[in-house]
Amino acid sequence: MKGILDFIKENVSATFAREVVAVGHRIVHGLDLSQPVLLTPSSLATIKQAAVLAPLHNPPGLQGIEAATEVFTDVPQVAVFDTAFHQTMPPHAYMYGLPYDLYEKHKIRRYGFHGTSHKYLVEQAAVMLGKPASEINVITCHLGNGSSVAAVRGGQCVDTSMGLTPLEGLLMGTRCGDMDPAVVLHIQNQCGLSVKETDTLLNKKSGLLGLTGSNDLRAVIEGAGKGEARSQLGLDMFTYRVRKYIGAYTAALDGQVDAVVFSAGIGENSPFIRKLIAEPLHTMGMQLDAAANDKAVGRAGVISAPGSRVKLLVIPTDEELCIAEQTLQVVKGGAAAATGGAAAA
Ligand SMILES: Nc1ncnc2c1ncn2[C@@H]1O[C@H](COP(=O)(O)OP(=O)(O)O)[C@@H](O)[C@H]1O
Ligand SMILES: CC(=O)OP(=O)(O)O
Ligand SMILES: [Mg+2]
Repeated sequence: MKGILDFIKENVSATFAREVVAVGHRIVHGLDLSQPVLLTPSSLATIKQAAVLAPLHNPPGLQGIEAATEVFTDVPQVAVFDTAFHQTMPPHAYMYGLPYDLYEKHKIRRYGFHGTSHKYLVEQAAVMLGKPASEINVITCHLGNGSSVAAVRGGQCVDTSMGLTPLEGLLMGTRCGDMDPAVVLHIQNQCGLSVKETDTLLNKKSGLLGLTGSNDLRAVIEGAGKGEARSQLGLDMFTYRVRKYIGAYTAALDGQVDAVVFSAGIGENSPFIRKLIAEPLHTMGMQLDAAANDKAVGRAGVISAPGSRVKLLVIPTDEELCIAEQTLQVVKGGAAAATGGAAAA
């Protein structure tokens, strides 16, 4: 909290602070709350309650709210949730195969995250494809420290790889992603781990970190290049899972995919990883253009060959811009908002 406070105080000039009309916060989990809301004691209580389901994200999010409230005393604070874009998932995608009671009484279901990013990627993909978002089917791959894939039909999310929490799905920097739930029971029984210890193991000590010793994919790539077997395994697992989800979501979209989008730290910056993911998919109509792929680093680009049935796109995400826009919409009571003017914390 002190760190965030100091950062704001050091980096926000008094002149800028006077011009701020609202502060938007990225909040990963809000349980039932998914549309952007003004922060009130009641919405704050829900975000606190949801912290157990997003242990890596909601606590720092709450610290950001506390710090921003202290600095920007008189402006509205708005929460924009990662889950919003995924609300259109049908029940067959968001339900778990558990007793129905758990859904009714405890809201145990898949929520999905990185929604602000996936929504932005769909909107930008529509521009690049020259069609309205409502007419495109895309698979968006947000590949960063946390990674997720979304299947989008006619501009709306129909499935995504993260679930009740941001632990499900792809192999991530420090998170395990998909696995047999019995593994949890087994390690608790065999290794005597408590619930809290298991939570730490799965969220903070697993994924690339647990397998290779580093959560930074750049270090993993370097290690694999030097012939380190564990790094090669981490690299193979990371790229294999992304490919598996692209295959699964192609099926979820009945084989009708206009584009696959790569984004976030890894997706935007690593032609090498995109190549490992996309090259084997050429038989699914996804043909990578090696030269275009190498050029699209940190900027948008079409990286598929001209004849490719499915376009492959690189799009730098911009969650902060989307949060600022949605924050303005909330404070202006839903009026269409221009960009700028709100600070996204
Ligand atoms: N050139 C690159 N090659 C491979 N991985 C990269 C490259 N640049 C950044 N990354 C990866 O991107 C990750 C950070 O992605 P980012 O989207 O910023 O993460 P966060 O989820 O923290 O917002 C880093 O952990 C790093 O592994
Ligand atoms: C939800 C999530 O995984 O977010 P991040 O990528 O910022 O860790
Ligand atoms: Mg990020």
